[in-house]
Amino acid sequence: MATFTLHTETVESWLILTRLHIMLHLVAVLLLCYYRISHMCHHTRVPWILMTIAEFILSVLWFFKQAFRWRRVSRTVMPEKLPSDDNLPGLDIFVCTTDPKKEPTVAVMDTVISAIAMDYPAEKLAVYVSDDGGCPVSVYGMKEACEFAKEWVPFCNKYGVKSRCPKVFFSQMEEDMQLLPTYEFRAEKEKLKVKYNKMQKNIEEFGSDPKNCSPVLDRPTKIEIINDEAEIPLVVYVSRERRPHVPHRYKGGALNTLLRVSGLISNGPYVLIVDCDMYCNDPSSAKQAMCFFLDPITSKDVAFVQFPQMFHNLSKKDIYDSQTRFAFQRTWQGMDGQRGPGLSGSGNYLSRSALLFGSPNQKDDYLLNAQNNFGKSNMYVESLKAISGHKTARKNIPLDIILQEAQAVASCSYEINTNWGNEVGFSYAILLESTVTGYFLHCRGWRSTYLYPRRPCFLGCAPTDFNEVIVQLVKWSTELCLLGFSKYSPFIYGISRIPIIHNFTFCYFTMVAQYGLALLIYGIIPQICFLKGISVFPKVNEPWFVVFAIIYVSTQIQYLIEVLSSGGSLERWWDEQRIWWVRSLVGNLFALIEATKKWFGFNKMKLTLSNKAIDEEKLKKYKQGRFNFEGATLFMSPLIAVLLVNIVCFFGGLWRLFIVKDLEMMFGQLFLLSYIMALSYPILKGIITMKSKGE
Ligand SMILES: O=c1ccn([C@@H]2O[C@H](COP(=O)(O)OP(=O)(O)O[C@H]3O[C@H](CO)[C@@H](O)[C@H](O)[C@H]3O)[C@@H](O)[C@H]2O)c(=O)[nH]1
Ligand SMILES: [Mn+2]
Repeated sequence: MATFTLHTETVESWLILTRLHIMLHLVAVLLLCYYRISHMCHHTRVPWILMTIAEFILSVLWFFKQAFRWRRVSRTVMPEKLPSDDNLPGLDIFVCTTDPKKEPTVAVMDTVISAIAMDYPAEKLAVYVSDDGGCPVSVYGMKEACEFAKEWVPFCNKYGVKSRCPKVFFSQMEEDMQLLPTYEFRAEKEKLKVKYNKMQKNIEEFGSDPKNCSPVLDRPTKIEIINDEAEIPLVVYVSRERRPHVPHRYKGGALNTLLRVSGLISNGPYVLIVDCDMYCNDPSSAKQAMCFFLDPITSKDVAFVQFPQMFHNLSKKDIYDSQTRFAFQRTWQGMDGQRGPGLSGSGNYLSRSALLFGSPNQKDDYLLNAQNNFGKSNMYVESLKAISGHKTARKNIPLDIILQEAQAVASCSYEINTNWGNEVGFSYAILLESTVTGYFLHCRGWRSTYLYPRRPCFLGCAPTDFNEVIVQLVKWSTELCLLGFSKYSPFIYGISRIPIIHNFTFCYFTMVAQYGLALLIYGIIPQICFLKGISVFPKVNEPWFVVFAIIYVSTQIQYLIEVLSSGGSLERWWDEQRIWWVRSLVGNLFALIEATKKWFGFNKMKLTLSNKAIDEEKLKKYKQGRFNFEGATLFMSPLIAVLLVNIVCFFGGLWRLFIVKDLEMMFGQLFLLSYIMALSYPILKGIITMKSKGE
């Protein structure tokens, strides 16, 4: 354990065992590759070559994945040792929203209110909402939200409320710890609840008019200060200019605009980014994050502090693994043991200077060439000097002049001939702005840290049907695959800039899409060969069989230990394998197709927005743990094909086996087929009920 002034770092205690396991497994994997190549000519060519390709891909992926296990750390913080409130730095919170139909304004306002109510000095805090839809309902909602917050924040402070997202507070049964259920408290709570309901009703009513809630795709900039009274933080609405013929760069573009607009207005040295569905569930997260930014040792090169993305709408069974347990428990902690986790887009505190000034000691070079890097606004460049430490006390510029300048920096032509999206701000290299920006920050020598406190700090909305799950996965996997084949690939660009093991983690991300190909081969070839009596695995009594057995058993046991040690159950272990297999096959296969299309320019670069509106019908099925394939016909096709091949070959092959009696030759395949059949049983059930209902 390493102790710093404001935080501690603990390395996983099983480190030696883990590394030993990696080494042993590696030997088995190498033997397997050797076996495939050395036995090439004894066997039927085509299936053997295909199996070799599949296993090679899986082996390489396995190899890079071990980087996440190499040195896993966890951290704790000591916020009580932070300087007093007067000495804390400014913090700007960015909330992004786009489309009220997929992102209901009422829910977005819950997020906004929870951000306003952050436990941080109000005069140091500012909340910015970027509205990429430019919808009147968002402005209206924010005004209502601010009115409510003016009573809500004092109430939370007075009683030390922890759940500062009003929706959560009013729906849970007084379990909010340490609250005194006094008469006064109850009365105030009831009064606020009435106000809250009224606010929701008003917003819904206003939004029911289609002209108030339809995104406008051709519009001028609109920036409005919604609150500047001192009792709650500054609240600003920003809808950047949008023109149909100018690329708007999705969330990355929105964040860069916010960086500039907020730079002119409040210019906090740190920013927090939350998606519009990710409300702040623990008001102390800002102070927790400051423990890294203000620590005398780590403050020098920490670019961001990432919190896990967790979700409020998960069911116990979570059949789609929407919580992405592996990513947020293992992956990020593993990267944290190297130079830090990737940026996951929401629930992350970033240092403004890290985003703007290249590497940890490059500030001055960037400012020398300010206009080329940051654009023509002199007022904005002045604000940068304040951030970089060249403190020029801000002259008292009248608010209307500032807002006028803010209009200019939010226009869609402002970034032309500048370094925005390139070396400055959030990157536009791929549409997955978060991951790629985090990657570039690491390339430039910054670190990041991961904090996984017991109480989730941010809670969002996870997809709850098959279609949504796959859409999201395809979106991520496609973009990562494109990064892998670009000039910024970790194999060529990252390799000379990021320490080797850390770089392996990025290699893994950009290669995930290849799972699609490997699993497709594994889902079809051994099956057809089983039917035809061609063996693709060693005989069960041959020594080589042991290699395969070891790899399978070792993987399963390691996985089981991981699930159990992170609080999961045996059932979870089994369920996760199923959805891992399905997601990896379907999502990545489509990602490969999509990436190829984008690579050759057949497909427009576009990004689908995840749905956050709750559909009761879908939610019900999800809560019952029933697969819901509605609207996913296209995505289902490879899955159904593989399952059909499996079933036909399983029974046909058994029949053949019964006649020919070559079990020792076919054992490996029989096992694989049975395993897939057992694993996919609930999916078959889902498909059959869907068909029988004629859906
Ligand atoms: O043109 C756009 C599109 C999206 N967004 C906002 O970006 C956020 C994330 O979009 P969403 O479709 O919900 O993405 P998810 O797939 O749920 O999000 C994951 O993946 C994104 C990368 O594409 C990250 O930015 C997110 O933080 C991460 O949670 C939302 O608040 C959107 O309103 C914009 O502001 N402008
Ligand atoms: Mn989301």
